[in-house]
Amino acid sequence: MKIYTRTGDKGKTSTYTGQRLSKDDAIFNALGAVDALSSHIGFSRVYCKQGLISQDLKSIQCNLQDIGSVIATPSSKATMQQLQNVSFSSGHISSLESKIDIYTAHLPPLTNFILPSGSECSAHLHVTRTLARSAERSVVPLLHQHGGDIETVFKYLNRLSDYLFTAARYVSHEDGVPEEIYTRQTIDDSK
Ligand SMILES: Nc1ncnc2c1ncn2[C@@H]1O[C@H](COP(=O)(O)OP(=O)(O)OP(=O)(O)O)[C@@H](O)[C@H]1O
Repeated sequence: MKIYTRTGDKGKTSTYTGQRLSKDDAIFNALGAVDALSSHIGFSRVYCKQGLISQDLKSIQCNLQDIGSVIATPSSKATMQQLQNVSFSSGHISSLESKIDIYTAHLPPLTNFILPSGSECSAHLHVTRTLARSAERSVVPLLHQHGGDIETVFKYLNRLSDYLFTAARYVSHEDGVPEEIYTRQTIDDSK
């Protein structure tokens, strides 16, 4: 089977429920944002030397695949079977929270803004964190009409940006690269 069908060439494409909608519909905007997020997680994983974080990232990519299915399945058009196929458990949120707590316990307390940087993997994780927040924003228009497990998905994406922030700090710490603290830059206006 060919990867291209040309059926999307006129600007419409399909949901999991078979509806044909414009490609600029909020559903595809959110799907695209989640795809960008997962792709950048893959990019971060390439640079990650910490086995535990690398495993987490792979498992998060699998969850994002499932999240894409929730997004592609508006409940008003879905059968019970389709909704069951794409269910997304709130247990994934608790799992992220436990990981955040474990990694935070290994880090110095946060007393200042830190600059998004650090080791190579850490810098990628900070960019990935911004994509998680972008994906989170893209789901907002779906929150009140979409149904299914979209609220769980939204909470997961919200927690995911916290996880990625913590993971960025943790890998930099483990890679031996000190955090850089924000300092207000002063300008001498008299010159
Ligand atoms: N630009 C897009 N952004 C986000 N999601 C998309 C986009 N285009 C398609 N999708 C989603 O991804 C699925 C697979 O994409 P695909 O490129 O095969 O769709 P298409 O453009 O409708 O078909 P084709 O590329 O064969 O013409 C689609 O069924 C749709 O749910």
